[in-house]
Amino acid sequence: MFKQTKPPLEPKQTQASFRALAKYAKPHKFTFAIVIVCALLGIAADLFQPYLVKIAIDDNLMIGKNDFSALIMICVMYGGLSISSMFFSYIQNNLLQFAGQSIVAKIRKDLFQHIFKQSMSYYDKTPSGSLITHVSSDTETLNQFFTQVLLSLVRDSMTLIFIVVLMYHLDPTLTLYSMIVIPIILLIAVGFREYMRKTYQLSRSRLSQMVAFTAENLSGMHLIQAFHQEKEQMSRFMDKNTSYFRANLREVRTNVLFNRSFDILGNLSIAFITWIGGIAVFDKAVEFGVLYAFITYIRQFFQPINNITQQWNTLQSTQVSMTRIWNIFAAQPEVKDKEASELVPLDDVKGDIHFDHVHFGYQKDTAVIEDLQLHIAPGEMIGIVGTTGAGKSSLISLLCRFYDVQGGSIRIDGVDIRDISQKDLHRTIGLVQQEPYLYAGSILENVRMFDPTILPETVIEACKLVGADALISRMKDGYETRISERGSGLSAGERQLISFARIIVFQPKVLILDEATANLDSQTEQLIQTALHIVAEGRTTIVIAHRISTIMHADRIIVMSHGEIVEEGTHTELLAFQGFYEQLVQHSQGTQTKGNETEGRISSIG
Ligand SMILES: Nc1ncnc2c1ncn2[C@@H]1O[C@H](COP(=O)(O)OP(=O)(O)OP(=O)(O)O)[C@@H](O)[C@H]1O
Repeated sequence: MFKQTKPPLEPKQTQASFRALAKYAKPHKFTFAIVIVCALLGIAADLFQPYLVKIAIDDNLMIGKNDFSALIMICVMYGGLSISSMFFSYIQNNLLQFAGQSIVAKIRKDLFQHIFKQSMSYYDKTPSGSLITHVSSDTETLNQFFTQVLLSLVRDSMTLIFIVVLMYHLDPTLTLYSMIVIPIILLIAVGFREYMRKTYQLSRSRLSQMVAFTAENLSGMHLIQAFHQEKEQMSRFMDKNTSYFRANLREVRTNVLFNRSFDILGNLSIAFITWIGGIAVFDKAVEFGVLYAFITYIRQFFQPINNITQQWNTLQSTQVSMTRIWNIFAAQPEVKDKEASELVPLDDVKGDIHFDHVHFGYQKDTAVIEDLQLHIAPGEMIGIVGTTGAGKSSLISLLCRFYDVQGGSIRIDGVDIRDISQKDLHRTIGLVQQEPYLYAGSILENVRMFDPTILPETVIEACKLVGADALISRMKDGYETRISERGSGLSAGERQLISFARIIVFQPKVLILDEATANLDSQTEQLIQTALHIVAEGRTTIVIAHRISTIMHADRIIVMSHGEIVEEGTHTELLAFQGFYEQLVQHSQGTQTKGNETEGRISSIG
């Protein structure tokens, strides 16, 4: 089964994910360097402003110099510094946004690609809703890290250093008094850190649960409405919504408490320095302009500290998001291609399939397919029937290599499918699933699967062949008719015909049809039967049948029960055998009389 490192947030794991993030940031190092230079210049422009006022007070106003031209010069310089600060801030923000967005777009692309590579076992265990959250909102948190946290860390820590240097230059004693609060700040930061991290982790995981639940409900909407489950689902949603709401409130409360503690500390420090500094001014130990600049710097000193702490929560969520994203990256697909040199190319496929002593289970200790032997000759049409849970779909999943066999082998034209690239294998096998998946887009695009190299004429030809052309032409926009996600708006029969046309267009040598159980009207059913025979022509075809009419003319019918083949033969042979198949047929007819009226469904017993 797939390997996934254990979430969340061991320090080593966090370091590893930060290192991985640094790799993504590396190509943008020059941009970051320019950002740092701009930040430095911007800070210098900001911090020189109080110093100018101090010069105006101490070197002009307090000594009664009345030098107007010097005062005007100071005012002009003050204005120039403000404009420069704004200019550098504009440049640095733009560059940082560009770098942040580029990094996140790349991570998102790699993440999406990595998710695509995963085997089915991964999707069995990972709710799609949580993957949606990782691809969309967790990557967005990383963007915030670059555009807010990183900027704040760089700009605000540099501001702090500059302020301390300036304050020390103005008056070392007052500076030392101001630094009394530093240990208190550290104590508060460390005390809150762990609590805040847990708070963010909790709210992220509750959000992810809520998204997963919403996604699950949207895909199962038919069922919910059919079973009148709206109230129950609503109440389950409300539980999740409320717990997310509570986690969020807790997050906000912690945040406010944390930030306000710093505000209080800042104000207390100003009061303290005004008192100490005021006495020093009375004693003429400190100039008035120095005290003014000092108080301004202390106010400015707490601003970056407050900014950094404000970013603390984003840093916490970055940590959580990053670990979650890197956990996905750490998951290795269970089904992998061999090295290119070991792969056997699959040219000119005949379609000979051999299941050789196949053994498989989703869980290691529970076998779903046991020692299964089956040989299908090129061009043969095989029907598979059996009770619910007999292992029919699992057999098909193994042939498509959605999962790997745990014992024995499956061979196509004598080549073990593990020696074939998955690309070649999937080109060889055409799968029409029980619920043919259609994408939001036009019918044309759905048939050619968004491959522009397939011409519209080829699509129309294919649709004509399977008998779908007439019904598509009747639609308002013909082949350009847009269908919504999952093909809602089309009947089950229409969806099936479109998926048959796909087979004709892509020409796979092996066709697998997991027949839909939906009841079709007899006219559509006839249309599908005819289409199936056209599509199956010249292909090895395996049909998991739910209607006897679909497979009664198959070359061979395989009857499965509990992961084994219990009977095989033609429809007539199996009826004459009077075994399991005959019972299935009787069941499907809802009668105990034997006969050849075989129009019912055969998969619902077991
Ligand atoms: N993804 C999965 N994870 C775990 N167990 C699974 C999974 N898919 C199927 N199973 C189990 O494997 C067994 C065989 O299932 P499978 O879907 O192959 O049966 P089937 O014959 O196709 O049934 P049906 O006619 O109802 O579709 C069942 O017991 C089922 O519960």
